[in-house]
Amino acid sequence: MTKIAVLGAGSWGTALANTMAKNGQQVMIWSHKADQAAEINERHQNDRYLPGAKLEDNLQATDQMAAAVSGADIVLFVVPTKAIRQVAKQLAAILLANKQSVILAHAAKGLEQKTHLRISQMLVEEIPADCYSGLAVISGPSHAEDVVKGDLTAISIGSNDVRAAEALQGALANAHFRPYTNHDLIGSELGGALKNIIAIGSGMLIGKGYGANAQAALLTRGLVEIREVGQALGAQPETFLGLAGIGDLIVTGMSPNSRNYRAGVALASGKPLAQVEEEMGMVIEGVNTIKAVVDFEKEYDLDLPITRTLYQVIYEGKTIDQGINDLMTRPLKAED
Ligand SMILES: NC(=O)C1=CN([C@@H]2O[C@H](COP(=O)(O)OP(=O)(O)OC[C@H]3O[C@@H](n4cnc5c(N)ncnc54)[C@H](OP(=O)(O)O)[C@@H]3O)[C@@H](O)[C@H]2O)C=CC1
Ligand SMILES: O=C(CO)COP(=O)(O)O
Repeated sequence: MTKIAVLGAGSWGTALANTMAKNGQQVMIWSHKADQAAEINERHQNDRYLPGAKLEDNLQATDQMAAAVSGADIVLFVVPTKAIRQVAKQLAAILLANKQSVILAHAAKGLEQKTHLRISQMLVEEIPADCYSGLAVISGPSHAEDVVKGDLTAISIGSNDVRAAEALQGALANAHFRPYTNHDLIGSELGGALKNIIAIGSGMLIGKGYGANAQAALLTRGLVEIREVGQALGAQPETFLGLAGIGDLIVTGMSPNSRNYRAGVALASGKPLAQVEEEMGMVIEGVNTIKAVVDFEKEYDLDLPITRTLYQVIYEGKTIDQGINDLMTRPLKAED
């Protein structure tokens, strides 16, 4: 049996923790809210984030990070990107005090606002090297709401460390949930983070009444932009043809369970971004990640027309209709 600490009790942290508990692993999920930890322990539910879901009886929760981490083999971060660095600092202090070394993993999909760093880069900066052996990212098409219901799901685990990836794979795998490992940590992280931007655009198209042709065009040309950015940042291009790339782009760009897609639909209805975020009540990572990616476009001399246009729509007052027209009437070119 593997002992796993899951840091973050939102929708995805709870769904992943519940999957591993169902598999018979010893799982303790850390919430920074005592009442939420009590709700998971006593009523076996997390109504704010996964309404209606019955969680496993053996899934334990605590609001004390040290209690969750004590004796853990794997520590899995599942807080929003903006909270990663702060939570990593807390974890580092605990691991140092315990003289403990763990496998580090995360399942978040974003880039740090100020530095544009990937999540694993923040973890490496904050957690001393002798406090962990191996670092892995969980990526791929997987909405918490579907995973917790037992819908069939395949994900990818990217890591440079086979032992870390396989430990996580073994803890998560069951007949409904199939994790694959890969060696491209950078590509797995970027695939997960960048598809959120395109998913917002996909929601906008549907919100504006366009159909499957438009969506397919956006997702396909969006994948080209994801690959461009990924290659510039050191990812392996073939990763974007896998679960962490096109797989996640399909589900996030088409499922009404996606927060990013739903944000796009809501923006298309004319709601301001602040209202959309408030009403979502869960993190919409793409609205932050897009700021880093428009900077990458300049920094690496890339051409990212979809990302650029979405940024103008979300932050600079361009209308969606104008944005669509701009994209459709650009100078004609070869498909590359
Ligand atoms: N939801 C999904 O299906 C999937 C999500 N992801 C990724 O997982 C990450 C987490 O997303 P998700 O679970 O959806 O997010 P949610 O918004 O559902 O939940 C976030 C959780 O993190 C907690 N949190 C926020 N800040 C802190 C902090 N500083 N310290 C401790 N806890 C904190 C929140 O607490 P509070 O209630 O107090 O706000 C909440 O419990 C994101 O990067 C997302 O892209 C990846 C794949 C699937
Ligand atoms: O990454 C996800 C699915 O794989 C979750 O996407 P959303 O945050 O848009 O719900």
